[in-house]
Amino acid sequence: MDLPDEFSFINKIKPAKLKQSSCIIGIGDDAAVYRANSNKDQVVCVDTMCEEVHFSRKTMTPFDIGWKAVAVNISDIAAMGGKPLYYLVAIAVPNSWKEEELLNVYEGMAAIADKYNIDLIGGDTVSTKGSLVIAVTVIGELPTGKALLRSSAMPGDIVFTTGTLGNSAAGLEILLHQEENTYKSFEKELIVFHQRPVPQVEAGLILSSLNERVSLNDISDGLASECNEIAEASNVSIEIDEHALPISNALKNYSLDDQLNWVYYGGEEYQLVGTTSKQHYLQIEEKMKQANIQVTKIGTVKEKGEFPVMIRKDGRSLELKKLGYNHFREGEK
Ligand SMILES: Nc1ncnc2c1ncn2[C@@H]1O[C@H](COP(=O)(O)OP(=O)(O)OP(=O)(O)O)[C@@H](O)[C@H]1O
Ligand SMILES: Cc1ncc(C[n+]2csc(CCOP(=O)(O)O)c2C)c(N)n1
Ligand SMILES: [Mg+2]
Ligand SMILES: [Mg+2]
Ligand SMILES: [Mg+2]
Repeated sequence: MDLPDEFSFINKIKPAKLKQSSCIIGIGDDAAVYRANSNKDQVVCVDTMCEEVHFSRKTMTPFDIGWKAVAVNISDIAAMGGKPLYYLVAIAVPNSWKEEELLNVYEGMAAIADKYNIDLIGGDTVSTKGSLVIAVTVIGELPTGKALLRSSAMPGDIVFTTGTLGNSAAGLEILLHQEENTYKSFEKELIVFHQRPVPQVEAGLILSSLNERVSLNDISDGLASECNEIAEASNVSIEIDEHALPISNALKNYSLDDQLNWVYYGGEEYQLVGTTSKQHYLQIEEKMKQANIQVTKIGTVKEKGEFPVMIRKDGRSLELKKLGYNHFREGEK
């Protein structure tokens, strides 16, 4: 592979100008938004999962694979503040997969689709000489002009995140390196975060319903990568307060180094990270509390400085590099 990372590849293929005036946001955010009529904007995304890259027979059951393939896309709709409505599934099947296993994949999809009230409306099925590939497209909507963009952060904003962080990467580590019959109960908890992520639709809808400026991203590639994307898109710097990061009790069984490594660079969390003004954050805290959703202040937005993202710890500031999962570099580690 002669590409440094997928982000520079995406930049190269991004059209300089869009032809359709109904497109509000194209390439460059969690999902695309276009205006189909005058009171709703449509929000659309597609993410792909590949065997041996996103899952293996060891890490996920067929049901988990289906659940997660839909969950990660619902998560991108949530990261725009949208409500998911429909999904389409394109699947490339190698002959090593049995029909019963594929039906289990679709049962996993149907289970999460039922939870969020979304309908399967189409897709595509082909054979492949490689391994299993599933690409899910989700279509959603939000009130006109209310999409929550990565580019909306401003100096003085509070940086917040939903839920607790680092759990999925810890779960993956356990799945890859431990025998199933040795799992302790906290290890089983972490594994569930990896196999059955829960997209933060309700949190996204609360954030888009409040009529205030919010920048938002979902955490697929790790906090470091997602904060760097917000900082770059908004032309600001972000400072994360390391002592404020929300860590689950299950994750606290590991060394602080492991915890932080997973939080910053692990990814596959599908929690939301965003920024908003101090005043509006108080309102968000209140609404999230009423909805029983954990939200934590983890930092502040600054004028653009030397680094896009910094970590503040023990009175010092350090750069938080845009490291994390890189599709074109993983084999080299
Ligand atoms: N091959 C491609 N062709 C056209 N647009 C693309 C392609 N790959 C990504 N994009 C666009 O680039 C932007 C960033 O995509 P990316 O996949 O990094 O976001 P994400 O879905 O939030 O992250 P992740 O895939 O890690 O969950 C989005 O607007 C996406 O639609
Ligand atoms: C078997 C196995 N090995 C490694 C990983 C880790 N992994 C794969 S893709 C990805 C980033 C998110 O993907 P994307 O950027 O496509 O949304 C991560 C952290 C895994 N899940 N399963
Ligand atoms: Mg995203
Ligand atoms: Mg994507
Ligand atoms: Mg995504």
